[in-house]
Amino acid sequence: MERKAIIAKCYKPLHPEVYVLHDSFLAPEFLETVKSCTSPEADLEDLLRRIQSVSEKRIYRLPVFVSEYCNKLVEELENFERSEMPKGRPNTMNNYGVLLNELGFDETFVTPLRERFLQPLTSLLYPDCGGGCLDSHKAFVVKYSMQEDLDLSCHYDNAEVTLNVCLGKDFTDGSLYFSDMKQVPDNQRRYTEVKHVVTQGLLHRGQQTHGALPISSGERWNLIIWMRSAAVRNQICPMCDREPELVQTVGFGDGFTQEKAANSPKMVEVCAIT
Ligand SMILES: O=C(O)CCC(=O)C(=O)O
Ligand SMILES: [Fe+2]
Repeated sequence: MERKAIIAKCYKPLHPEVYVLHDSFLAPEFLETVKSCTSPEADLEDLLRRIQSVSEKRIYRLPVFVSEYCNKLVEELENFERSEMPKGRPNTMNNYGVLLNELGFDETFVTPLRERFLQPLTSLLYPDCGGGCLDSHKAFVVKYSMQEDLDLSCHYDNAEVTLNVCLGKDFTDGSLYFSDMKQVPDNQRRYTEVKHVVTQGLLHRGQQTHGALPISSGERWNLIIWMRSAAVRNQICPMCDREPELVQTVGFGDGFTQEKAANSPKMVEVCAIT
């Protein structure tokens, strides 16, 4: 919160417009797909004709942004990196990149993107994992370069559903690899490699184990949105598989709420391992 307050007061954005979601940032095919998912006749079959299924693991590829937006967003984040502002790091695994909440992207960009554009898709794709009742997120941009992080080891996300969009810049290698749901023992896991395509996103379940292979040249910047459903995680913490013990916090925290104790009417099944 302290960093966020300092940034709000002292940081001068290079491209202030990138902070406020506008339809023109989004790929026309993405807008079309979202529109079809919000119609009363929307169904999974129709959605699956519009997006690419990259494996039987329920991982999907879809165009998300136009390239002009990706370029501007990366320029904005580079400008922030060069500034003297205090910087938090995306998560315990990525040492380089930016926490978008600290820069003020949540209210005007990530929340509307999640609510208006992503949830119509995730409700059809992942209803069993809280895809229809996502109510918070943690969003960040990860950066890989030859002098910084090169790769990311295998992990699962603190998320019910994750969107990972490649923003650029130029790079070689650095593909993602996906294995099974985290409940599958290590020695039985099978891996699928998935290439990044600039402007395109991958949707996957947070509990699907995955990692990133090393880049071998250039710089890779990806926007990651860990989307969360309190109705799912209030029952069982996706990180430790135990009943959560909550402490009060500000903002989204880790996406839990206190409703569960009162037998939340929003109870949903937690992810299956298929
Ligand atoms: O490097 C990537 O694109 C994946 C990052 C990721 O999986 C994560 O931050 O959770
Ligand atoms: Fe991840």
